[in-house]
Amino acid sequence: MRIDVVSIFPEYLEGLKLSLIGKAAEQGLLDLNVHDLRDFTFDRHNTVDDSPYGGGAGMVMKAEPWALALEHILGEGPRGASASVGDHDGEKPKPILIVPSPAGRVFDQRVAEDLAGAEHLVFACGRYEGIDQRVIDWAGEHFDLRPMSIGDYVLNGGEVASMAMIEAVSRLVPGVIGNPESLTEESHEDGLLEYPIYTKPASWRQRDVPEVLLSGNHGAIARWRRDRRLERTAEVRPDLIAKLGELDKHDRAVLE
Ligand SMILES: Nc1ncccc1[N+](=O)[O-]
Repeated sequence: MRIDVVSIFPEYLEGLKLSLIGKAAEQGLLDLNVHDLRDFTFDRHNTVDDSPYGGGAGMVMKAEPWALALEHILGEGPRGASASVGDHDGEKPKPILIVPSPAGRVFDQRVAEDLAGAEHLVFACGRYEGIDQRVIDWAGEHFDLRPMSIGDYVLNGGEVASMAMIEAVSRLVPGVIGNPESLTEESHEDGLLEYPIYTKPASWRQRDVPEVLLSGNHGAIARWRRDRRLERTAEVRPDLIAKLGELDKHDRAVLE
């Protein structure tokens, strides 16, 4: 998977070079590229913003630098190809352009799973009051355009949201997480929150690990874990319980 990020604060994305995502990039599982939007400005001050038409507080990101940055990314295409802008005669899917925004569709684990199958993701990190709408309209002709929100609160820009989405998506790309087993029974992977987890010592400050986990009885352990997941989900996220399919008698009893 190729991932491009455009930002006026490229150093914000340095974190992607660490840990599992960084290793995956070194191994070639992920082709991560961060671009400084100011590299696509040519005036003395590398201007990326200007005041909003119609008045109002704050500044708006100018269209041209964004179009040049996105064309540069399209022109590079999948490593080596030199497809020209809009050169999509259907043989390859358009790159997905994710525009982090509180006005976007909600990003969740289902969306992450869907995006994990993509070949090329591009993240446009807006700042200020946002990006001139004409860029978004123009981009819709060359990309599979996805305005996306990571939550109903307001950040100062799209960088943190992009980091969150890149991490959530990349870890689902085969090979990025060493043991795919660790992707099962995670919160939101199957609609339930994860079960409580313990490690040595078996007794710590008069708090003991639940007996069943020391029993070696795998059936009882699996049952205990599912019960805890149901209880925790019902307590913290009752909205997710409502979305579960038909529950069996035991599960219903746990929730009563
Ligand atoms: N919530 C947000 N606030 C600002 C920019 C992006 C955002 N988001 O959720 O992607």
